[in-house]
This record gives sequence, C-alpha cells and structure tokens, in this order.
Amino acid sequence: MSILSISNLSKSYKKQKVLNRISLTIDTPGIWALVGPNGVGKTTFLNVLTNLIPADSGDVELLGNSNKSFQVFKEIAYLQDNTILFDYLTGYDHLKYLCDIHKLSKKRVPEVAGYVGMENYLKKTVGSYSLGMKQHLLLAMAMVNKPKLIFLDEPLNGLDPTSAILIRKILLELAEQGTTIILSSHNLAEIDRVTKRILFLKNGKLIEVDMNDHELVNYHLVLSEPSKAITILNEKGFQVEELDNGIKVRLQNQSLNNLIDSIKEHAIEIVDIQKVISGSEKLYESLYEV
Ligand SMILES: Nc1ncnc2c1ncn2[C@@H]1O[C@H](COP(=O)(O)OP(=O)(O)OP(=O)(O)O)[C@@H](O)[C@H]1O
Repeated sequence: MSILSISNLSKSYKKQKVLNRISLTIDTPGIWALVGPNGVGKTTFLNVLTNLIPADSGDVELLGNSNKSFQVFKEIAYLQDNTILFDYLTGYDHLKYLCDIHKLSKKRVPEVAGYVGMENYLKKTVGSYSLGMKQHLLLAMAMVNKPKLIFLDEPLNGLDPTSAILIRKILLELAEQGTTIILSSHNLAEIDRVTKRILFLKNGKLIEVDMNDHELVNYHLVLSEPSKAITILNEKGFQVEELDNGIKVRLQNQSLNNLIDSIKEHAIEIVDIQKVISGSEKLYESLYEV
C-alpha cells in the first residue's frame, strides 16, 4: 500500500490550469517539501489532495483509501492557514472539539499542547494569540489524532527562531516515528534542514527531486595570497572563483587533501577553510529562472 498515490490529477480555475495531470507515488515515510513561487498552486494542490476542493479529474489515494472516503480523515491531518481558527474560542476549545470529533479522551488536549509548548496560553482566547502562537495551536490540532500522514501549509510562517527550532524538532521526530509529512514552505533554508526530498511545482507539474543528487559542495578559503593561489590552482585544473575575502573552490576529481597540499607547497598560508553546501535555493533559482 502506498502512503500517497496520485494519478493524472488536474485542476483549473476557469481557463487557468493550476494542476496539469499530476502523478506521484510516495511509498516511504518521511518529510517531503512542496515548493514553488507565490500563486503557483501549492495550496490548491493540498486542498485537492485532502478533497477540500474537488479535482477536475484524476485520482488520489491516501494511506490506501480514496481521498473521498470518510476513513481517510481519521488517519490524516491538514494544517491550513490560521483563518480556520475562531478568535472567541480558546486553544483548549479547539483541541477539545477535535478530540470529540475523533472520539478521543480530553486527556489528549494537555498532552498535545505540551508537545508544542503552548501550555501557558492554552486557556486564552485565540483572538489574543500572536501569529506564532496560532501556528503552535494549528500544529497541535494537526497532531491530535496521531495522523500517519500530515499536510502542512506554511507551518513556519511568522515563527521566531525559538518556535522554528521547536517545530523543526517536532517534524523530525514525527518523521522518525514513521509519519509522512508534506510540507509546503517558502523557507528553503529550513527545508534543507529537514529533508532532501523536494517536490517543485512548476507550470502545473510536479518535479520530484532528491537533493542528494543536486547538492554542490564548495570550499571557501581565506588565504595570505589569494591571487597567487588562484593562478596555481587554475594551472592544476581546480575550478576556482575569487570571493571578497578569499577564494571558492569546487572539487571535481580532486580531494580536499590535494587542494590543501597544492596551496601549502607554495608557502601560501591558509587562514580559514569552510565547507559550504549549496542546497535547494540554487536549484530553485535555476528551475524558476530567478
Ligand atoms: N478560488 C479560486 N478561484 C480562482 N482562482 C483561484 C482560486 N484559488 C486560487 N486561485 C488561483 O490559482 C493560482 C494558485 O493559487 P494557490 O493559492 O494554490 O497558490 P500558492 O502556490 O499556494 O500560492 P502562495 O505561495 O502565494 O500561497 C493563483 O493564480 C490563484 O490566484
């Protein structure tokens, strides 16, 4: 049984084709990032997958059941944006309501609130919440029924570093426990921290990428004589670029030891050396011609 199986999924708004015969299968648990520029169709895609809005054509199966079956909603969760929250209700009310729907004990409320660190404001009305506090509540709501598959639309929006770190830890923990998370986000640096698997949405199609195949490793070096080093390294076939405060080298067939030895044998001092991995932002730039 696949965790997620999509075949020939299409959705248009009037003449605008947002999803164009998309097919995708996910068989292994983990985190999958959904990425694309504003207005490309990420929210539409998540809404169609969870059957909040109907597709024009195509089929979706979540955890082996059609996304139109009632069973699916016991096992999945969809964290939408905070417009689904009610200002005059407390965080507790929201979580208790979901426990009732899922026929779970209300003991699950403090459990899940504690998990996302919102015990202090659980009993306050949502109207008094900051953006980050609302994001915590939404994540807690998504976790109430211990779902095996979670769709998250921009869960990192408006979070301070403390909250972003906490949510990252929670996502990684859930993934480790076997949950599959489809995470729509514009925060590419954060995505690189949680997953190598990215679904880029472009022109109505998904481009599935394993970042392990696309990462570029460069070394940034601060040197006593950068110009001399550039000449020497170029002669030896290294791919070198000048930086404001040093040089950048991309290794191809050479090892890091080759690089260091080549510099040292000309008595050039290496003041600093850093490994820099270029992640999804580079790929995003080339895919969307930024
Ligand atoms: N109900 C609707 N009626 C008509 N057009 C819509 C509707 N909902 C979305 N659209 C259009 O569909 C396109 C995709 O919108 P969507 O919200 O799915 O994009 P997104 O990738 O989630 O954007 P963002 O990153 O800004 O949240 C946009 O051009 C949008 O204007």
